[in-house]
Amino acid sequence: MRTPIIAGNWKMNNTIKEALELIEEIKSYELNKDVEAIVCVPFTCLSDVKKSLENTEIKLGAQNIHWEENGAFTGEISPKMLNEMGVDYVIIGHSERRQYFNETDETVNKKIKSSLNHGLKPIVCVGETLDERESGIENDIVKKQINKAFEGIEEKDLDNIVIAYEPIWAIGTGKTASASDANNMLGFIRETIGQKYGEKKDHIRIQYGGSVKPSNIKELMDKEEIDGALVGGASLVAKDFVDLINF
Ligand SMILES: O=C[C@H](O)COP(=O)(O)O
Repeated sequence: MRTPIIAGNWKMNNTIKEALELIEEIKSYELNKDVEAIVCVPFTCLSDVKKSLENTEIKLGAQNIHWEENGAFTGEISPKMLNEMGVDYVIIGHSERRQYFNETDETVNKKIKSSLNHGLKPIVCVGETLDERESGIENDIVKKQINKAFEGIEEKDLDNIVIAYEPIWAIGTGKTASASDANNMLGFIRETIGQKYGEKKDHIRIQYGGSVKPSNIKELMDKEEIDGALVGGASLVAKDFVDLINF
């Protein structure tokens, strides 16, 4: 039995003041304790949000990481620094990082290993572009991303890794993959994991991401392979985020 997992990715939104207001509003609602809820906030908000989440079950996430512990990497944040701030999860390889900041399958792999070595749980993002889907090569693309991401990752680490499948054409566009398309791709990802790790594939949690909203969460979560959602826009509205957690 895999625990459902709903993660909000705030992206580059919310000042500290706005972040604290949003968290306070989320905390004013009753949340389903059987669902793991995470807020992945900008680096600048981590410390304040951490304090505000005390005495709640909501976990804290970051949106990126560098793989080195320290050094001459201007503008970067290390796993040691995130660990010190009490961060639980870190998003790795989000398509926006791959598209705008030269994130590659190689750096994704390094970041996953480094996160795990520092007690941080990676949320590993994969997904194809619209062109790739229309060319019918989405499975090849996602398989390559998965295989590269998991190079050198040990079976014992699978329980601490989450995969998020986000078709790039569905992010922030209002277009969602149909629940059955998403389910099929997540099943394919699980099979790909199974080729390397055997039955352990049934342990890893896989989320769908891309225009997830209160109106479509139930249909997605009803699917066998979908263990949760990585949510952008709807996670910025307290009631919507709560409705997703309480699907
Ligand atoms: O990380 C979240 C995804 O990019 C989805 O964003 P969205 O829910 O705004 O489409």
